[in-house]
Amino acid sequence: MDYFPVFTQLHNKPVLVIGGGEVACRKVDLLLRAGAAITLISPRLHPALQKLASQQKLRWLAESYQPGSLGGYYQVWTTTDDRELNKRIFRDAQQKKIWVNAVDDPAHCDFITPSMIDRSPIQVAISSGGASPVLVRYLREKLETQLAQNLSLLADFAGKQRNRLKLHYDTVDKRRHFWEQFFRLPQVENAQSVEVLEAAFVQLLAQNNQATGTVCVVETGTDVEMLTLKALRLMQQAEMVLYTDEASQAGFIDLCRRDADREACSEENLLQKADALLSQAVRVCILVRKGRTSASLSAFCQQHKGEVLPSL
Ligand SMILES: C[C@@]1(CC(=O)O)c2cc3[nH]c(cc4nc(cc5[nH]c(cc(n2)[C@H]1CCC(=O)O)[C@@](C)(CC(=O)O)[C@@H]5CCC(=O)O)C(CC(=O)O)=C4CCC(=O)O)c(CCC(=O)O)c3CC(=O)O
Ligand SMILES: NC(=O)C1=CN([C@@H]2O[C@H](COP(=O)(O)OP(=O)(O)OC[C@H]3O[C@@H](n4cnc5c(N)ncnc54)[C@H](O)[C@@H]3O)[C@@H](O)[C@H]2O)C=CC1
Repeated sequence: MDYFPVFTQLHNKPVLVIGGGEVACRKVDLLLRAGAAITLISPRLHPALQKLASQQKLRWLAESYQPGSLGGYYQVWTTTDDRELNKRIFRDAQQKKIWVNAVDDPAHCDFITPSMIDRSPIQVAISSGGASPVLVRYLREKLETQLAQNLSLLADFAGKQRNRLKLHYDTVDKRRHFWEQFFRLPQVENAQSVEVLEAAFVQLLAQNNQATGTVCVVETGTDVEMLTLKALRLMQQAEMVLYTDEASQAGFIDLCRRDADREACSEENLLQKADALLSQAVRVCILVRKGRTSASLSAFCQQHKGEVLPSL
């Protein structure tokens, strides 16, 4: 990993932009959305930036860069048309331990700008580590068409209900389970209003008061790519993964939810183990080798409305 992705809090933080051309316009637009307190140093100013300065959305210092200009800033963006100057600013900022982005010069950046999809509070940032900004833009355009239009609404709603949910469920596992069910509800996927979300939320809470565990059996062959989408989804939902043969199933175990518990279990003990877990309302996924689902395991699954997903 060449760059480590983070989301930084810039609200009211003093940020310096050097240069006042077209590139500065783009950066200033993003920084304003993040609530930064922007100072811009440049002898000349693009009309759009002049407007922002006159509206006091940024502070403009109509001068050229001086080494003393950097004092007190949290972060610096240098966007001038003088590459040598941008490099010098990078070095000055490094000395002062201030993070700097020299536009279009990754060798002189402490951080680089990703391509962004802003559906606040959901943010998607994509980077190629400088390898291909145009490919990154292309990916962003593709993703934009695929992401639900109501993402902001969903995230806002969920954010506000987290404390309320804690009153109903006392463990992280139970709350996670609730949210996983909630976001899959068709009326939630299509929701356009808070009222629809609230109704779905209340209804699901009522249903879950009689919660039980679930069980599924996924048969593992030799190739994880042959898993069906359904098998993968169930593997991602399980809280406990029982597997019978670590050596041949390692790749499959890896694909289960990262924080699920994993336990080796002999084929003979599977039923007893799964039964105990179900009585504690746990979601169990059992990995058995191709063709090794016993008739009793299959019947157990059916009895608990679970599925056996044979290997392809
Ligand atoms: C390293 C980085 C440093 C930084 O600026 O932070 C950097 C570097 C360079 N960009 C160059 C050129 C172009 N950059 C774009 C577009 C974007 N560039 C952005 C980011 C970054 N660009 C950072 C790494 C991002 C990553 O890979 O993760 C995006 C994502 C965000 C943004 O800029 O806000 C934004 C897309 C936003 C969107 O639409 O979603 C286009 C296309 C266009 O404008 O449509 C072109 C022209 C086509 C071309 O030349 O490829 C050049 C060559 C300059 C030259 O040849 O003179 C360099 C220098 C070099 O590669 O050495
Ligand atoms: N416009 C674009 O979309 C792209 C621009 N670039 C590169 O990014 C750089 C900036 O591009 P633009 O914003 O279009 O240039 P621009 O020419 O519109 O703006 C440059 C700005 O730098 C300021 N400046 C120059 N010397 C300065 C100094 N000593 N102190 C403070 N400010 C100073 C100028 O006053 C001007 O406002 C250029 O190197 C360009 O090659 C790269 C890719 C795309």
